[in-house]
Amino acid sequence: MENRYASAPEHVATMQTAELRKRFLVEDLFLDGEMKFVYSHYDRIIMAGAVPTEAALRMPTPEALHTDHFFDNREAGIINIGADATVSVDGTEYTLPRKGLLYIGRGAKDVTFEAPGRFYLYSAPAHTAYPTTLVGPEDGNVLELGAKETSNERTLRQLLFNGDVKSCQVMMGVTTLSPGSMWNTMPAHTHDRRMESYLYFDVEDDARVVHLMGEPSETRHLIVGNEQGVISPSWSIHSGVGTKAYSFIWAMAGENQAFTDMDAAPVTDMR
Ligand SMILES: O=C(O)C(=O)C[C@H](O)C(=O)CO
Ligand SMILES: [Zn+2]
Repeated sequence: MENRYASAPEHVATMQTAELRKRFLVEDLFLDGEMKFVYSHYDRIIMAGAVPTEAALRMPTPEALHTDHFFDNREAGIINIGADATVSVDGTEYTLPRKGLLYIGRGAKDVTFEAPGRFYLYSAPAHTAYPTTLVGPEDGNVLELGAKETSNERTLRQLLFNGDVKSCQVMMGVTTLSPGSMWNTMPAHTHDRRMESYLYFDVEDDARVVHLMGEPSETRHLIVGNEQGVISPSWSIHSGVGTKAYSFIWAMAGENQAFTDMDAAPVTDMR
């Protein structure tokens, strides 16, 4: 498991491209036949990719957790960015459609992934056990945001968010840009109570997303390709503009589960 320590905002303001990418960009999360984990010390979240090929892929327990099973002290949301495929949790099979979510609660022991899925997992520590639950891609709360005039028209689906499916910390969903719109999360915001991770997908091979990060008064950027993730500290904006249409999975953990608890970063104040 890759380990990423937290950095202070004053330190990040001094970083150049390579160091910013090393600390905040998550490349190569999806490796054929493997499950790859990245541990961030921001709210102790884990981002992982699982790509089963011929054989089903059994979820390993990273040594650094010092537990018998991955879910002994944790919960996770898993979103399938591949074709519809099966995930089994302690002998129960779930068919996880593309862009659907499976919540796995604390206490699960044996998890396997099957082809042709490509599974993105976001996990956080959990204080109690909530039931493992499937959420369809069309379920959850839908927010229509932005406008064509500002090139930020997009559909945000809150798949795991304070609703029928309970979680201790993890909030998660998918945002898809409308044709012709390129900006996500602009105007930008921070939320000092929660960290957030992004996983960009459906980014065409010759396209990139210019992801903005940093304090609103000290912005930096990362150039992000398909199926790459970004770790966003609680004090950082997280916004992006694509050179072509794209989607992304956002996921949060921390002090609260209040989606609207955001500190606005007005465009005119950004530097
Ligand atoms: O398009 C958006 O706006 C988002 O997807 C915003 C994220 O969900 C977010 O930043 C939630 O705090
Ligand atoms: Zn946010």
